[in-house]
Amino acid sequence: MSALEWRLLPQGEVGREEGLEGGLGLSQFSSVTLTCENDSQEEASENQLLEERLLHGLGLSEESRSSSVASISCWQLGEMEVIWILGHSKAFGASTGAEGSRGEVPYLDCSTSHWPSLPVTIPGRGSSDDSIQLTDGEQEKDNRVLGIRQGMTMLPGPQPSPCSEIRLAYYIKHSSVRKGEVDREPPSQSQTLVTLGQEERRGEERRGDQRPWLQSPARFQKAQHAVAGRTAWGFSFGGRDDKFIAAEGLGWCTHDLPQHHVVLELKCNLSQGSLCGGQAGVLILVGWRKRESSVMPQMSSSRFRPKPILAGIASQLNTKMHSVKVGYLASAASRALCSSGVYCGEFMQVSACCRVHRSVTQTRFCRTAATPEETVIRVPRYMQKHIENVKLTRGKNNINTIKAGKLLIQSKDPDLNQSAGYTLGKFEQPNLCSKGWKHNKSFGDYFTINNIQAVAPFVVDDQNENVEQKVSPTFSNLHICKELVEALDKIHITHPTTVQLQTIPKALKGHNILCAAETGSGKTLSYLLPVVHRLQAEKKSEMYAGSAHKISAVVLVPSRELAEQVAAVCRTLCAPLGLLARTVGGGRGVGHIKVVLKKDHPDVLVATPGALVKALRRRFVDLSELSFFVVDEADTMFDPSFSDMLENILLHANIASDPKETRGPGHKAQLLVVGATFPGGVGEVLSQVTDLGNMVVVKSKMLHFLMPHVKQTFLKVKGADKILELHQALKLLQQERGGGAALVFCNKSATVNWLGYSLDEMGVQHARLQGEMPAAVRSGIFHSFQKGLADVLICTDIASRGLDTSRVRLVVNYDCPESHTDYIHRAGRVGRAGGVEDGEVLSFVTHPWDVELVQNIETAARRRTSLPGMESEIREPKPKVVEAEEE
Ligand SMILES: Nc1ncnc2c1ncn2[C@@H]1O[C@H](COP(=O)(O)OP(=O)(O)OP(=O)(O)O)[C@@H](O)[C@H]1O
Repeated sequence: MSALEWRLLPQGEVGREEGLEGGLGLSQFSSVTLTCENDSQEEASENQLLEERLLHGLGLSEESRSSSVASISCWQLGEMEVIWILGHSKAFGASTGAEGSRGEVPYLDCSTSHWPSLPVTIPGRGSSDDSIQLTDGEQEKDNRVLGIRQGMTMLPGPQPSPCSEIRLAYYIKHSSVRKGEVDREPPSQSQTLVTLGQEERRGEERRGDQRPWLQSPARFQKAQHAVAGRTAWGFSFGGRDDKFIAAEGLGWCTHDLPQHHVVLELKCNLSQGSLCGGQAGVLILVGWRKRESSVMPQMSSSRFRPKPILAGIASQLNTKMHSVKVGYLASAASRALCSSGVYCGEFMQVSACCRVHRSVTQTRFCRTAATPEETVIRVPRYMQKHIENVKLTRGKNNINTIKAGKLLIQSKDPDLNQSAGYTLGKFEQPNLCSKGWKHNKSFGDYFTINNIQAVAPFVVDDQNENVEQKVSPTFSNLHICKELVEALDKIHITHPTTVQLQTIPKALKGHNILCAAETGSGKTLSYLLPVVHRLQAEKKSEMYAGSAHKISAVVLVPSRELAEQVAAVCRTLCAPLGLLARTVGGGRGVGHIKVVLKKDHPDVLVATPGALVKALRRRFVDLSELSFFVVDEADTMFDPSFSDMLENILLHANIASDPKETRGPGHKAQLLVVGATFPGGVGEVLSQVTDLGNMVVVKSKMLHFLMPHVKQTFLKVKGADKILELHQALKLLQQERGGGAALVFCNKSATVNWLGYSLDEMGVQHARLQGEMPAAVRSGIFHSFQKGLADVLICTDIASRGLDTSRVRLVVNYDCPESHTDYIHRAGRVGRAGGVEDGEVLSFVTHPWDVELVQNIETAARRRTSLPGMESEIREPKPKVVEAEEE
């Protein structure tokens, strides 16, 4: 038996011989192992008995054990033993104070028989002179020390050694632990809060009278006996009925308890090497508490990672872990210890090198060999499986994703690159560059999704086509009237894009259409061309002469900038045919709406929902004889902020259910719904006004995919550095990439303003556009940007939908977009049909909550799939779906 004796005394049993024996002095165990194999009946009952004795020795009642002790570890440090109890606070007396709760409070008495005669200096913040000096002002510290004082009482036994100082340190794991972040830092010296020196211990002695059991003569005798005339020293934890006393006893700052995981570490640093031949005892308690939690919380590996602490303490104490004991029902703790692949491996290293007996779930305490040499390591079967799995997974992750040729993903860490020629297997887990981006240490990291195609997928690429086989179709092939074809020629649009090829013929036939295609793929022309073509045909027909003053087509768009833009395209098409296109938007008053509708009598009205609702209320407009009803930017229009108005407007129009109803006298309006993202709720609204089953869906194959022809970079950057990065990117664009326009997206109007002022100071010329601007200021800003009067536009998402930005070469997400949809629309401002070809998107990632979106984008890029959560099927009833590439 070692000269060092650890005794675990059940409180209230102090001094009783059987209590001591029942307390199972840990030195009896050179190691303890727990097995999960099926033992014989006798062994099982013996183990049961041993376990009960140990629990008894810990002062834990049978009932409380499941919710209290999670694990107990015992290490050998030279001749010093370290016990570590990892447990729920209840183990330390944080019960409600009901009767008998004291019985649950463990009373730990560690007595040393050979305290060193030389100082065991535990450096506090510097030297041993750094004993705590409390001042009234140090409220926070005072609270903590108070907790320690209350919880810790020195045994009034023989004079403690002048050397025995104990440093109490505790540190609080903040949100990083709660969020499953790994704390890689070992407990740091700087977190030391107090050093209990001689003075404090004397103070504690005087407080001993608050703890009657400490005054037990038998107790003193026992302590004296234990130290055999040498210095004795001990301490106890917990012990008051107060709800928080146990926490205080652990040195926990009670006002921190509600929010934080708290770890207390009580350690003895023997760095001065003065222990030669001597022994000292150190108790380390590690606790974890959660407010109002009366049962052992799920200590899942993601929430609590004891291993780094274990390793940290072990390395600081320069010790070996001697044995590990895990409480009977502490499966949660063992899960935390063992189930995490990452930590388990390291944990095992620590333990394996010390020949530690591992212990896991189904535990029964049993005696094992008396010396470490004779110990047997038993690895439970499930642990073996786990290790094999980890090995397997590790092997898998080492798959080489880099092949010759162009890179799809280019990362700061070249190991994470992925070639354009490499395709991830269905069950293969991608190694994400953004994996650790929730951690602060990742600032400065970046990756790029390269453009692997030169041409946008929606452009019908005639260069690669074999001339003999196929000639690119023209608009004439689509039976568009020659005036329109000529008008398009004038603006250098000769060949239809894929979506136009698909949509125009169906629209000409009178079908109601849902058209979903990538941003910038030319959706505007895909609905305007058939509309204008048919209007001119109707106008020629004498049949509709009576309805000359009625609006024939309404195009609904979500913003007045977009209304202006669509109206401008529409005017270009209408002009040669003598048709009139006008626009009404918010912010210009009812008078303006009245003038437009009552005096101008447009054939095509491009309107925002707000303006049109006003016009309908005042009866400035009649939609009953409409021929076309177009809803552009469907996802925004069916958004709750617009959907009520949209529903209201749709009910004023007679929407056809069948192509036949769109022609002849008493015809109904053909419905065209267009968007780059298709919301799930479209069907519900539409089914109220038309037969969804008869609607034709034109859906691009690349819908909701990242654009393969646009380079997209993600940069993890601190909030304070974003402006510098932006400045750098703009400079690069102007100086090295030959200039061009840039769009800078912020999430809030206030950020737009702030950023504007900051760029002003930096001498960067720019324009600003955000929804909170007065209408008068706002009007024309986007148009002037399109015209090239400003090269930089700082804006909110108001400019992300539909606006044509053909001259934009750089999109900067100054604030990370809040959804995949927003990202698609923002990024869609570059790489547009007929626009500049080398568009780029740069996204700043600052907050942990941005990271998930980035990881989804990266995963989609690596897997070459669409972005997750963008399902947009119209559910009931199912319309006919036509894949854009099929025909
Ligand atoms: N067939 C074509 N050939 C060349 N350029 C075209 C063609 N059709 C449209 N464009 C041009 O492509 C650009 C984008 O068109 P448009 O604004 O209609 O795209 P969109 O699909 O509506 O985009 P968003 O989803 O962002 O609203 C415009 O500048 C337009 O002039």
